[in-house]
Amino acid sequence: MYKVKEAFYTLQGEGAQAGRAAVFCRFSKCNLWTGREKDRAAAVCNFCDTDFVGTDGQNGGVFETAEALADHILGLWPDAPGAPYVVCTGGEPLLQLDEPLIEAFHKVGFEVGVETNGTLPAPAGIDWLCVSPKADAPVVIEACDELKLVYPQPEAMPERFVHFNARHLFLSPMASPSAPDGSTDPIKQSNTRKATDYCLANPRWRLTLQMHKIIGID
Ligand SMILES: C[S@@+](CC[C@H](N)C(=O)[O-])C[C@H]1O[C@@H](n2cnc3c(N)ncnc32)[C@H](O)[C@@H]1O
Ligand SMILES: Nc1nc2[nH]cc(C(=O)O)c2c(=O)[nH]1
Ligand code: SF4
Ligand SMILES: [Mg+2]
Repeated sequence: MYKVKEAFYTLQGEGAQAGRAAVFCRFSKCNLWTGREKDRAAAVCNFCDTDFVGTDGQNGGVFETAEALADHILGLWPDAPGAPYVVCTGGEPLLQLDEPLIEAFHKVGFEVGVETNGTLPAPAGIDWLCVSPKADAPVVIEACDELKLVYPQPEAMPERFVHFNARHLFLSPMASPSAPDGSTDPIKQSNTRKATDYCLANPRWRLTLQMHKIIGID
């Protein structure tokens, strides 16, 4: 059984695949935060920008089989040429994503991307793996396509990950709901300047912005 908060067709907004059309499949639940505001301050991950509680979002629901979920996601892909791409996110997708679901996605033609906090083992068959470490939570995944570190995190500074086995190293400015001007636009946030300065001083790291927030799409 798979619990999905929401699913939607959009452009990947972050990392090396930014700009690519994808169906996002947002799984319910996370192992580093309950998703309830009253628990945020005490959570391991306390800056999350996402509602992943329950199954009541757009195209969300409970799916009894991998095939049923893969068919549901396929229904959100347009009838047009181009390689179908699904991004499994959450919440923490590796609480639920298993090999049968990856196989079911492949069977209906999807490439499978995953956005994970890296604290749980990844099943075989993922086509694009993005690891985004959180605070002092131990990362158990040993290799990935991109490491996308939200910056700054005092307990997870880039120096800890510079030798990680990743094809790409990205810094993503932490979006803070408490920006002085109340803005959620990454361009206007002070963490964007901090991440920019870090990348200028440490050219192994590349800057990525949450493009979807800038252009106002999901
Ligand atoms: C909501 S998380 C879900 C996937 C997984 N639990 C994880 O943390 O990678 C999706 C992406 O959003 C990023 N993210 C969450 N909150 C953010 C924030 N306040 N600012 C910037 N990126 C954020 C995460 O680091 C991750 O790369
Ligand atoms: N457009 C868009 N791109 C994204 N990349 C990672 C996201 C996520 O929440 O996992 C995300 C998201 O929520 N929307
Ligand atoms: S690990 Fe990911 S889903 Fe969980 S609270 Fe942090 S950013 Fe949100
Ligand atoms: Mg997001």
